[in-house]
Amino acid sequence: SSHATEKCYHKSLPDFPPSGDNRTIPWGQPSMRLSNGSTCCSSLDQVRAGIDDIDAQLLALLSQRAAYVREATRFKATLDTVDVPSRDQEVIQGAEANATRYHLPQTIAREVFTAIINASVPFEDCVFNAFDE
Ligand SMILES: C=C(O[C@@H]1C=C(C(=O)O)C=C[C@H]1O)C(=O)O
Repeated sequence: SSHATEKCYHKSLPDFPPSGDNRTIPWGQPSMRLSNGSTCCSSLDQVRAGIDDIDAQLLALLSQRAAYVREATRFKATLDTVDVPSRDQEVIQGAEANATRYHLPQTIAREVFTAIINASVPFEDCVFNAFDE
């Protein structure tokens, strides 16, 4: 790609010499296209309002995902078989592999899905242990 920041979207981030820049802000040009057709952003407050809105959507989606994880527990006979490492790797590697088509940095996909799995397995252990006839 021609855009300079594209190198930050691949699974291995490039090595740069540490920047000693002290820039006049805002530098560069707003480069984010919103769904209403306008270009974002013109202040850090505007950026953070957008992030807060996305984070609320992420919480709602993570709640739905956790409900599926809780259901999955019903199909596990023993605590030892709650964690399925092969499936964990499939989820994490799948997220990294599909990141590019969403223009999501592969580093973010990998680290976030690793965190989701690392939180979901103990949650599922808890669900297994909490069950009483
Ligand atoms: C949900 C499951 O249980 C566990 C949790 C997973 C997840 O959060 O995606 C994946 C595999 C298992 O370690 C499953 O077996 O699919």
